[in-house]
Amino acid sequence: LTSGMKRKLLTLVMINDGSRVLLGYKKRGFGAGYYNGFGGKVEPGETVREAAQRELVEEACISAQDLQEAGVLVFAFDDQPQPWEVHVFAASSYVGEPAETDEMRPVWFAHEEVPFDSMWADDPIWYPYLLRQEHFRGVFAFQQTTKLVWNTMV
Ligand SMILES: Nc1nc(SCCc2ccccc2)c2[nH]cnc2n1
Repeated sequence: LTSGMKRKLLTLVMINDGSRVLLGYKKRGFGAGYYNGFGGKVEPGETVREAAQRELVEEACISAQDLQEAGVLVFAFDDQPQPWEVHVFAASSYVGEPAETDEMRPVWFAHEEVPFDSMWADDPIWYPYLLRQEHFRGVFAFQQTTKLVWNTMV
């Protein structure tokens, strides 16, 4: 968790139109069965921002126009040596129409109806900052990949 450690870079894009947030129901792979923003790994040779844009197109068939850095989340899993460093972006406008892909089914939720019981356990901790458009930074430790055991918003 210390700053010196090598971290796995990932992205997460949250589409927030001010009263609703667009989430994807993950149909397979990591986090299947959860609602989440759109994202994934940063590939060699691309910037974090380019990766965020790419994943949004691949997973929801839309392209964000005003991608803003919303926060950074560090996740330590007890069964993985490398912590994950997830760069979270927010956008309020996009080109195209959200469409279902084999990975994700896009669903709009009102801010007060975000389905936290079908999301990662850390999400209720940082979503309030996201929805208030305040930059956030948090560190979270998980055991057996899904049990949140410790966290701090720094
Ligand atoms: N909200 C949220 N997201 C993630 S992973 C996001 C990045 C990702 C990774 C792999 C595929 C697609 C997207 C989390 N991990 C632990 N808590 C978490 N909370």
